[in-house]
Amino acid sequence: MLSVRDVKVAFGANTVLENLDLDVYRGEILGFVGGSGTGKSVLMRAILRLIPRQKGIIRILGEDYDKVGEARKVELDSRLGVLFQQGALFSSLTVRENIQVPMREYLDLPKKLMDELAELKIEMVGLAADAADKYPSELSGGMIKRAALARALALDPDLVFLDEPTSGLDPIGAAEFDELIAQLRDTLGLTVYMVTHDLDSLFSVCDRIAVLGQKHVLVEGTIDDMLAFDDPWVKSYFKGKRARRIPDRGGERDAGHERDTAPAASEKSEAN
Ligand SMILES: Nc1ncnc2c1ncn2[C@@H]1O[C@H](COP(=O)(O)OP(=O)(O)OP(=O)(O)O)[C@@H](O)[C@H]1O
Repeated sequence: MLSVRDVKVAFGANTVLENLDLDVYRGEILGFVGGSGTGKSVLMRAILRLIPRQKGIIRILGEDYDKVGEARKVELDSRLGVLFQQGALFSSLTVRENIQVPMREYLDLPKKLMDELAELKIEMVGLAADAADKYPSELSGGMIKRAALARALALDPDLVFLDEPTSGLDPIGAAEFDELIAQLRDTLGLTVYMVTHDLDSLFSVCDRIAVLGQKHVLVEGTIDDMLAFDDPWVKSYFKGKRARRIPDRGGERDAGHERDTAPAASEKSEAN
């Protein structure tokens, strides 16, 4: 669904990304992580052509944007959904009108149909029907995220980009949002590219993870690949104290670590 090859993005003398490769496969939820300021948002914006890149090839849905005509670009754009950090809803529009923004931009539909579609999306993301006529200022943080997700899903995209979708949510709200993403992936066949700092999301819903560091993707793979990867940042992120509290994946494994004096076989090979 997405292939990034040898990408470089720089702002003047400040090179943020270089020699960066990344793949996202159909139907997966890819979690994209990295330290603060490493360039996660920059990459997402470069993929979406909101900022220019100096080098590299980006293929979305199998096509190289640099080689397709304007009409095809618009068509491809309409198959992408984006949820920016903080939701980025238009404050002067109701939830219904916000969801209809992409419909107005890309489709030419009668108002009644757009209303029905907006209502469907509102239901799909688990908002009450009366949220349709509310303004963003009348919504809680969790409701804003759901409304923004409904807008990202407005055109039934194949690939959705989520920039820190659970930031600012309490743990219960974040877990519910994760479940919703997984449910939508299963029912709609969505492919999800999710920038996140949320270890719970990474352990619970992401099929694969990519780690950004030193200007490129350091490692791409499953949680087990992350736990086995020999890099100080990756180790402290996935095996640190916070990761250990997460049950049933790295958590239990590492809880074992602390109790046992003899390392397990996998740990021995890591130490070697
Ligand atoms: N428009 C811009 N002009 C100049 N520099 C920029 C611009 N956008 C981002 N940067 C720089 O690129 C670097 C990466 O920023 P980015 O926002 O992608 O980090 P991030 O990994 O998303 O961080 P966080 O996890 O804290 O959100 C930073 O040094 C930032 O100052």
